[in-house]
Amino acid sequence: MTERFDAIVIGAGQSGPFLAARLVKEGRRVALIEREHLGGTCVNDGCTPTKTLVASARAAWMARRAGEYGVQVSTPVTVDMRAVKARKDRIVGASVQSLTDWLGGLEGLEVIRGEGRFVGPKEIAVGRRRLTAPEIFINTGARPMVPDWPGIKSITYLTNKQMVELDTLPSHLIIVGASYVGLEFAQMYARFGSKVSVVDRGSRPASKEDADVSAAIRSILEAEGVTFLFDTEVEALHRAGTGVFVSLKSGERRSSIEGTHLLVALGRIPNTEALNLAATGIETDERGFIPVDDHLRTSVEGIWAMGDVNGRGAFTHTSYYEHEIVVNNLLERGKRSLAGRIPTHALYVDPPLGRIGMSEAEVRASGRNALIATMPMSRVARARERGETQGLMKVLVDAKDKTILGAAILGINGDEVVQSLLQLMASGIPYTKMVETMHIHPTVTELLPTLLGELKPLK
Ligand SMILES: Cc1cc2nc3c(=O)[nH]c(=O)nc-3n(C[C@H](O)[C@H](O)[C@H](O)COP(=O)(O)OP(=O)(O)OC[C@H]3O[C@@H](n4cnc5c(N)ncnc54)[C@H](O)[C@@H]3O)c2cc1C
Ligand SMILES: NC(=O)c1ccc[n+]([C@@H]2O[C@H](COP(=O)([O-])OP(=O)(O)OC[C@H]3O[C@@H](n4cnc5c(N)ncnc54)[C@H](O)[C@@H]3O)[C@@H](O)[C@H]2O)c1
Repeated sequence: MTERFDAIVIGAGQSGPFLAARLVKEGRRVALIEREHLGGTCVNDGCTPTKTLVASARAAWMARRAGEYGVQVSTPVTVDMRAVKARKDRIVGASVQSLTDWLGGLEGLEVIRGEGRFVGPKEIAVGRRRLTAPEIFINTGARPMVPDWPGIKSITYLTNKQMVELDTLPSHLIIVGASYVGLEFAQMYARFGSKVSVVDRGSRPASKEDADVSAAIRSILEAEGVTFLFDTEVEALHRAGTGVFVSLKSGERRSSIEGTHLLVALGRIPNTEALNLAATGIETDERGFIPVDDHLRTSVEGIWAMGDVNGRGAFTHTSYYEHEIVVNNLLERGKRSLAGRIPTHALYVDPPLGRIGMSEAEVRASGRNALIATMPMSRVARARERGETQGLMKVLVDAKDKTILGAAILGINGDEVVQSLLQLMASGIPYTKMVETMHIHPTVTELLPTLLGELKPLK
């Protein structure tokens, strides 16, 4: 027998649970289907565990540098990886538990454990159960992409999922992919005490960022002992004892590298295959993402897709924001849409990179008449006082109406500081207002008016 609900949410990632909670608050009867862990990638093997581990790695790094601050710590500083993992497990466990308790206590919501699969236009199978609802919301996220390299099946490799479960220190960690996942783990494990080598087929780390930002990230990580091999691809993998031997190709040049562990960090693919979307008439794009309009509606009426699975964003905040758009459109008769969303993200190397709006390369490509200013973090008093002067700040503004077009802050608290520029940008307030505003000393933000005071035409 098919069970009727008012709404069905497939996947308990970073938008599904919040949407489900809002729907039951409106009196609807909702089924939330999850095949693995509540909270999805972010809570279980993404943001929460990695940022917890980044914090442990920073503690190790600061302990080693303690002498620079006149503080004596007995050396050598050692890291207890079991204790590091136990701390991570406690923090992740508490988040999952609070989500479980919260969802479990919502009247009108049934959390169903299992894999959801369409068996008809509005009918979903979970194990033996059959469910139907007039409104269905897909929030099934994405998973690591692992290429079919020759020899991959003969070795043991890690993705972010297994990396956050390690409780031993790799003596040589090889990472393929020098972007978000690869860079955060690279610095973290270098700080824990591993030898770290990073391979990427591109020519610089975080290649979607401007070249000067990439160069600064590279020098921060290299100064901590990370080795980069750019313009290099994996040709084959072989088992070497308990470790891995990687054959590499760089143009015509062949080389190899041997390590104890291999992390594959090459981007993510959407979780759409198991959904059997053909049964409902939704066609995915060539990369497997579910196309949606600016209101998160799929091509089938009454079915929405939010989060990484729609290919419109790949962050927790983009997924969460999308549930807000759906709530606004569906329950509040609002007009919020993806069209007005300002791109924002952070990269949690230490110091972090905070980014909003357009990069310099994007502004140049747009042909806009713009102004630009950059400043090394060494000019920021707060950074000098803290002994952390790596990085730079960059801002771009529209030459005509003086509004902010984009900014990058790679430096202490860059992920937080950049968001004061985000507020100006979202409000359409000219940068001159910030220049005229008194800020608190000594902070990183107090240097933003100085930075903005140094704007020059973008040539
Ligand atoms: C290592 C790492 C670190 C990250 N750090 C950050 C960060 O610091 N900040 C940030 O903003 N983003 C970060 N991200 C990205 C962030 O984790 C994702 O963008 C975010 O989790 C996307 O959430 P989502 O809502 O799309 O779904 P997900 O969180 O991926 O959840 C989808 C859920 O759907 C379930 N599911 C899938 N298919 C089915 C099915 N057929 N039936 C039932 N259930 C199903 C899955 O089990 C999963 O629980 C990180 C990612 C990684 C990998
Ligand atoms: N701080 C954060 O918010 C955060 C942290 C981690 C992950 N994430 C999310 O996770 C997603 C995935 O991140 P990611 O770092 O895995 O992927 P990515 O898509 O950002 O980068 C993939 C990297 O792998 C390289 N590459 C691809 N194929 C290759 C090959 N065959 N050989 C060598 N190099 C190759 C690319 O040049 C690129 O540098 C991101 O889109 C991001 O949204 C976010």
